[in-house]
Amino acid sequence: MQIPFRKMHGLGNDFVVVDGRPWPLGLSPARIAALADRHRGIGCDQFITLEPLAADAPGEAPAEADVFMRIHNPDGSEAGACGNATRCVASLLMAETGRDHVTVRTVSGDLPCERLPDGTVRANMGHPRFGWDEVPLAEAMDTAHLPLALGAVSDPAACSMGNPHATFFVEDLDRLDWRALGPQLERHPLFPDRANIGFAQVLAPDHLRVAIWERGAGPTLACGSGACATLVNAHRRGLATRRARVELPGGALELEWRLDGSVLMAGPVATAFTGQVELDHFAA
Ligand SMILES: N[C@H](CCC[C@H](N)C(=O)O)C(=O)O
Repeated sequence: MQIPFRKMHGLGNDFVVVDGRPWPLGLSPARIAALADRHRGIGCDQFITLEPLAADAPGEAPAEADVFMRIHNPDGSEAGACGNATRCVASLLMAETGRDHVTVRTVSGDLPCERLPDGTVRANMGHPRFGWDEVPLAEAMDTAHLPLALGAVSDPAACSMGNPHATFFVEDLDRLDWRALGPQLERHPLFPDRANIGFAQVLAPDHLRVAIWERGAGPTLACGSGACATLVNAHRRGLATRRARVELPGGALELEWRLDGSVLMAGPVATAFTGQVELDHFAA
């Protein structure tokens, strides 16, 4: 079966987006991993499937969302959040509906998004969770200071943005071989669901720099939920204000941890190309 796809990215964090609203695509994790492969498939950091909202239960208030977005990493694992893809999907919905405000539903909740006057798209990524069992971690502990060290990094803070994040704070990111540390930390026994690992440098209380080793994807040019976790964890540590510019290898995002507890994340979105793909060419 041949289906259309759209190749999008947010600061180079790239996605294949397919539309499963007209009919269920029923893509297996194996087929998603094959499609996401950068040599044998289309290639992407995450594979995004748009799905219809579940039918409202009788008597239930109508859905407050415009689409359900399912997120898979290129290893086939499903993720609970993807900030940059949220912004990309929101821009698609804005083009479809002509509205500047749309809501993207994920397994972690409904994420209101808006087009800003400068053309960037801002997503409300919801509330971070700090309980050890919410991140989750393997045992009870203070999530602001994890007893974890590897090579030149130690003492990360952890939170969930709907997906697990650990943030290490370092003096100079340019002098850290973070790609060498990422694989072991992603799969450390402390993280029963694995984790996205951020390596952050505080340039100023309102200006952070971070590189992210993503769970199920490895090093990416940007990570929206990772940028949110970086700001939140830096603020918890007294290292940042509630609003900051976060520099990632692919570019910058503007973030705010609002007093209502939710985290706003704004940045550019882009479509690189569209195409058609023959699913039968890929593992079932
Ligand atoms: N690798 C992540 C999902 C994608 C996150 C990232 N691309 C973003 O923009 O938030 C995870 O397994 O939780």
